[in-house]
Amino acid sequence: MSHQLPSALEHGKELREKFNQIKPLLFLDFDGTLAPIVEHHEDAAISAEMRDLVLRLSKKYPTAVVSGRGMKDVSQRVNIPELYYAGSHGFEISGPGNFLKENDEAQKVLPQFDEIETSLRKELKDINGVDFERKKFTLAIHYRQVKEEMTDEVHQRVATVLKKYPELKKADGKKVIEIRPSIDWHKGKAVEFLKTQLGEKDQDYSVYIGDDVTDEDAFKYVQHGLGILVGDHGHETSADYALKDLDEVKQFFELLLQ
Ligand SMILES: O=P(O)(O)OC[C@H]1O[C@H](O[C@H]2O[C@H](CO)[C@@H](O)[C@H](O)[C@H]2O)[C@H](O)[C@@H](O)[C@@H]1O
Repeated sequence: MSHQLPSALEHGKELREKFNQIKPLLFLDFDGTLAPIVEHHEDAAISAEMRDLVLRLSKKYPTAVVSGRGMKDVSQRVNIPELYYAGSHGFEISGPGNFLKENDEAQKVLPQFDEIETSLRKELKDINGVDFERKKFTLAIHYRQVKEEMTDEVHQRVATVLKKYPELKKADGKKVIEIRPSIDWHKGKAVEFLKTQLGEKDQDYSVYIGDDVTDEDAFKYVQHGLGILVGDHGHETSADYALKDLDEVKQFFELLLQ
């Protein structure tokens, strides 16, 4: 849990000195890290101030945004063309110079996504507030607007439908169930891949900042580096430091830029 972790802000000056020497690669999650969590996923937005900080940081450290959102969606929301973007939890990656890498294995299960989306829409249509968000390689079933007493029912119905699709699996996030390919690929593997894209050959010291359970996959992959958890997702964490909220994220970025 994040309250057991040292504050990245309190240790900010020493981290800045370290980063100034090492020049880490910087990996940033989007929702809950760069943009506040809001009631409707379509309304999530990065502030001008946060965007400017990310832009300035990216001139100091090679930077990528790693998100559960679709790649195009997240790149348009951040709108800094010079960055790398890993979308759909890392299944699709874009970068400068028209760089594009999509997971070949995941391509094969795209028809199953169409099928399961149709089934789930049917199964869940009588539960008010369920909202679907289709990304190329993942399908989010949002239940933030669903009455608390109905959320178990949403989980159960999704689990029942999912049994018919062994090629697909689910992961939980903040008031969202994410259907994804049953492939050993996640944000951590995307970070690993991006290290070679972003880094000078012998640089793989990485800093990953994220807020959700799916960011834990990435925290595990920055063993040579450090993970910073924003807020609390209610589970054990492999992060090394914590920041309380987006305001602290901003303060931390400002400190790194001094
Ligand atoms: O990896 P991330 O960039 O953090 O994306 C994770 C999911 O974020 C979005 O959903 C979350 O944020 C929404 C807007 O604040 C909120 O309404 C929702 O409850 C959260 O789960 C996004 O919509 C998903 O596609 C991402 O996978």
